[in-house]
Amino acid sequence: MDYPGNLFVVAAPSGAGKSSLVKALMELDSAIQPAVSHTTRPPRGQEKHGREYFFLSPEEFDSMVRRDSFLEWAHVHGHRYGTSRHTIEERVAHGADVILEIDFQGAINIKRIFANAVLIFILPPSWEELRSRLQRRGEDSAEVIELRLQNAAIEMAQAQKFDFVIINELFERAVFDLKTIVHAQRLKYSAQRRARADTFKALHIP
Ligand SMILES: Nc1nc2c(ncn2[C@@H]2O[C@H](COP(=O)(O)OP(=O)(O)O)[C@@H](O)[C@H]2O)c(=O)[nH]1
Ligand SMILES: Nc1ncnc2c1ncn2[C@@H]1O[C@H](COP(=O)(O)OP(=O)(O)O)[C@@H](O)[C@H]1O
Repeated sequence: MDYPGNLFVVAAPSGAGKSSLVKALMELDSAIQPAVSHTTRPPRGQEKHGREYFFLSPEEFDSMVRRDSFLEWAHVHGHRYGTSRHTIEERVAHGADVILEIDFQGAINIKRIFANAVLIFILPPSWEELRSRLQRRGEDSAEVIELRLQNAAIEMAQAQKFDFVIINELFERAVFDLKTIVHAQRLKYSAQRRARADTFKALHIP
């Protein structure tokens, strides 16, 4: 599907720092809009319905699946998460740059629909650091942390399918890398659009 805006998809194992990085990017770049996903996971301490996620009951999620309201959805860490069609299609059609924080399965599905989407994978500097970030975040039980670490091995094996990989060791450095990818993509697409417009003009195609 072709569209006027840019679509960025960020995936990472739990605790690698993707939410912190995306938040920092949005503070620096007001032109980029987040896509808020739907989930059956219960909210964490400070999370608000409609801000981090739309928190749904399993029945509400089922109903959205039946109505074909999701562009993609997946089972992740024992819960369901999905990107609504409405959120993405409307924004990209209006030329907005949208950033999605979703798991690797969702990222690969989005790339099938939007071939120009830029897939970015965030890696932690080490296993020890990943574990200690999950522990320091203090939002998940020891059991949930173990499950997320087990899944991290499967998730990290997918990094090679992504367009870019950022190692989030020094936070400021990783934000800079993310910002650079976003800017480079914008330049590339505006140059391509200009070249296409010039070609059409030269060929007298309206
Ligand atoms: N496929 C898919 N994955 C999602 C979506 N929203 C969130 N996720 C992923 O679900 C996983 C768990 O998210 P969350 O429970 O917020 O934990 P966190 O990764 O530790 O912040 C992460 O890999 C998210 O990127 C979505 O709409 N679709
Ligand atoms: N580069 C970094 N160095 C140290 N701590 C970090 C770094 N990036 C993120 N963190 C911390 O690690 C924890 C997990 O980050 P978070 O953004 O919630 O990860 P994710 O969204 O990938 O699950 C948070 O407490 C966050 O403040």
